[in-house]
Amino acid sequence: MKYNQTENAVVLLQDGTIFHGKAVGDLNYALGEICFNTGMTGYQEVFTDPSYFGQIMVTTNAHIGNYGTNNQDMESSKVQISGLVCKNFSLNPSRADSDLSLSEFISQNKLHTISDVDTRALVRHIRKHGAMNAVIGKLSLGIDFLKEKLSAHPSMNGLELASQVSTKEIYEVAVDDPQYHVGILDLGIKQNIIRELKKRNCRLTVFPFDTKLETIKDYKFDGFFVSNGPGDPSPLKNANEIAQYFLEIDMPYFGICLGHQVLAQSLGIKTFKMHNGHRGINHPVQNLLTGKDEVTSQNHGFAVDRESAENHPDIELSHVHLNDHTLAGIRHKTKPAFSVQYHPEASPGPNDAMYLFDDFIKLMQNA
Ligand SMILES: NC(=O)CC[C@H](N)C(=O)O
Repeated sequence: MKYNQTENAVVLLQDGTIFHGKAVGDLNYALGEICFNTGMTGYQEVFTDPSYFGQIMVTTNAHIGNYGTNNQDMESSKVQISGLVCKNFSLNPSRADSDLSLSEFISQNKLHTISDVDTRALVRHIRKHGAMNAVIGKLSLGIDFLKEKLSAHPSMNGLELASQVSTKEIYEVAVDDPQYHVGILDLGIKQNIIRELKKRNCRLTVFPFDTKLETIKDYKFDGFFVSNGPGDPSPLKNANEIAQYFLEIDMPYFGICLGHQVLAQSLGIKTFKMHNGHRGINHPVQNLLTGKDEVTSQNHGFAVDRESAENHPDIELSHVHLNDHTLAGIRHKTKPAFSVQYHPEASPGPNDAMYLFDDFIKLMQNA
């Protein structure tokens, strides 16, 4: 098993702090905004989730790789995170249907990785000082070289990244017994959203992030979905215009994460960059419409401003995050439109919020 861990490497943060570790495989250097995910499982889905594009991810679980990787657990066609920081690998995956060990997966996907880092200290540092850019790299490249690369790297604040992960062409997804036609604006869609819509007999037409409204208007849909995706929602003017149009014509609308932020923005509600994002698979959320709590999968660094949503005459808050009381979902009072900040499609994570896909189907049935 290839697992070269002999070279010294560093995590260098934008505030100058350095954490030491070992280069894994072919690590050269990689840049991104550093973030941490607290899930104890689901690493492969996270690495391949396009919403993570541009992020260096720290895994808080001390061991990673315990169950290897499997071709069916991809959330997109490739690894999307810019780099990985971890403590230890488990070198002997234990899972009957694992295709590769994590170290093989890392080298096949050329994922820049550093291990043997004191990830607990690193996470405490980021929690205290907030999201910031970082570089991971071999120490032999020199700290000055890494610093120079890091200072030239753009801030996540204001950064448009959907263009880096969205489909380049419009495509169709067929199902055996289509009941609904759903249009999807792909800002970086996860495969499990497509699977969940297919399970509910939706045939899909998926559009690139920059498709002109005029083109989309030529199609007939029963509902419109705006996906998750990376980067800051504020530069997504085209997506806002599309959401506004579907609201105007009373089209059922469902948005997840970035698609939630787009719905809010299209109504004039503000979004903001969080001190630290929510990334993990055990985030408690309360559904304010039913009073029920759900444990959710989350991955976001921006959020919709709760006060700005509360003051909007046409919006009701449907969900709140129970750890910090940030806004987790909204519903339009008079239009068939709703969205959530978290990930009902799970993958990874619990299935408590799958009912939201059924709610979307009901909106289309009633329309
Ligand atoms: N999962 C997502 O869609 C993330 C949305 C957005 N990029 C954020 O970080 O808040």
